[in-house]
Amino acid sequence: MWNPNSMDHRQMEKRVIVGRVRPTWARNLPEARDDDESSDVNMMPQSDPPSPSDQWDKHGKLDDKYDVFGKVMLLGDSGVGKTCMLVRFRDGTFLAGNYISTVGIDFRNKVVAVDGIKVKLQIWDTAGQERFRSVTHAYYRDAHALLLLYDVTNKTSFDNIRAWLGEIREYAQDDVVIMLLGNKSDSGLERAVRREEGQRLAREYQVSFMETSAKTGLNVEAAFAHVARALVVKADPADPARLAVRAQPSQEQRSSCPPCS
Ligand SMILES: Nc1nc2c(ncn2[C@@H]2O[C@H](COP(=O)(O)OP(=O)(O)OP(=O)(O)O)[C@@H](O)[C@H]2O)c(=O)[nH]1
Repeated sequence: MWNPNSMDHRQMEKRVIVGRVRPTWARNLPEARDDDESSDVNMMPQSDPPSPSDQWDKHGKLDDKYDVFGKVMLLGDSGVGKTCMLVRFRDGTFLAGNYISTVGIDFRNKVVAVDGIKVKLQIWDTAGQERFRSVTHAYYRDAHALLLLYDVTNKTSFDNIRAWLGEIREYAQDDVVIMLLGNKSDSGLERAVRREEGQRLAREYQVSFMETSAKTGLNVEAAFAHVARALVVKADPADPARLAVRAQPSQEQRSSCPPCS
């Protein structure tokens, strides 16, 4: 059943205590620093939200430090770990016990290298809550890639993936790169969705799949690297070999399947 606000009472209480009132795009702008090489966040106007079709070179800030550029959106139910995924990838840290629900939409830039090709990823973190859905829909159209997250400890967030894929079909471009991520794979006994279920769903919709952990960092780099490779292939479709999914081996795989590592 579609339940975009699926989360437990503990999370709800946290949200009430620390809930943001400012949109994240506005709140984060002054925090960006000029010496922060891979972030162009402070280029955003401070009074209006970013336009869905905003091209950063209008601000004269894009330079020749990359070869391929792509907009990547993080999607999925509230609480699945989208913000933590972005922070882990961007800053290498984990926002433990610090659940503040995203309001509106936010983004960060990071340049990654794929076989010597520099790919600038502009990563948009969206609010999972239903009340922001109309805002985020406007951004789908310009996205080159979508990372669709569910929480392996939250079956509802997994069940809602079909509805998310329906929205993607409705609002995103036909050739958008889609990757399904089962996040919080570190959660052990709390797990409610088996890896095989995620794999099966991904196969059904013909999208790539990995289990990730923003907490431990498992597959976070690998997921973004996969997206970056896909963007390189889009730019140079003559070389589809770049697209092979290269997940890090999980703990179980490391202990039971040496050839996989
Ligand atoms: N154990 C574990 N907890 C995680 C992981 N990723 C996120 N969390 C926790 O899950 C909660 C929600 O994470 P967020 O990143 O804020 O979730 P979100 O999807 O951005 O939520 P919205 O902004 O409401 O859409 C936080 O308490 C995080 O600490 C993970 O990989 N493992």
